[in-house]
Amino acid sequence: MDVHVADHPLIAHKLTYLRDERTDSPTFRRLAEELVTLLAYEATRDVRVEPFEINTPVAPTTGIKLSNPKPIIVPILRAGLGMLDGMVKLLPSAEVGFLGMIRNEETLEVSTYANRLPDDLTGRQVFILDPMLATGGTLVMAIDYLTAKGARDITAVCLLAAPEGIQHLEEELADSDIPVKVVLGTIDEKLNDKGYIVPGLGDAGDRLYGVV
Ligand SMILES: O=P(O)(O)OC[C@H]1O[C@H](OP(=O)(O)OP(=O)(O)O)[C@H](O)[C@@H]1O
Ligand SMILES: O=c1cc[nH]c(=O)[nH]1
Ligand SMILES: [Mg+2]
Repeated sequence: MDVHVADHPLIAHKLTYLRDERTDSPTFRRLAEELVTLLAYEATRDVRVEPFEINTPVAPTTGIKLSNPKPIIVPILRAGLGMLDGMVKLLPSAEVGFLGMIRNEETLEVSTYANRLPDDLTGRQVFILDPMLATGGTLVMAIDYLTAKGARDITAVCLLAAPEGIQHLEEELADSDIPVKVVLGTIDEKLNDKGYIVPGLGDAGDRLYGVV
């Protein structure tokens, strides 16, 4: 597993306001969108492209375009939806699939309640979006789900991660030959006894969309 932690003052600045409990939902949504756009720069470093010929007003030249099949972006509902627009802005021709997953607040076990994805992901580059990598249970299950459909090129983009979640993911993927890349805004200190990231930002879904 390849873990990349963003090291950029603009990302740290925006994360600070995202974390602040005084930040309201509209501002939180805007910051999540801006942050994913910055992280997408690293996440898409290996996006597949192919050359094609164009003419500038001055001369012919060779440019590049995204190869087919196009990448697929998979936000993990709910909170991952808050990152979708920012990612789609950078990859407008990508397809979008959806995975709805929820963590039981007491047991921290994850269950899948919705999915809308192609049956076959063979040969597709997949970008998973989820702001929080806490215990890692959700991301492990999402990666299992996508690899069962044939995905072999997976990048996860998360705003905050706990060291425990990264370790869990590393252990789960240790015997796998699937090259998963994880791009993170930052790594926080730890998880608390309720499975929340510390200092974190609270419940990302609730802060984006309200408490349900
Ligand atoms: O790493 P984990 O311990 O699995 O936790 C991370 C998950 O928890 C949150 O989702 P939540 O279950 O709160 O659903 P929501 O997005 O609908 O609020 C978050 O968006 C991740 O999907
Ligand atoms: O801190 C956390 C952990 C999991 N999910 C969240 O939304 N926040
Ligand atoms: Mg939540």
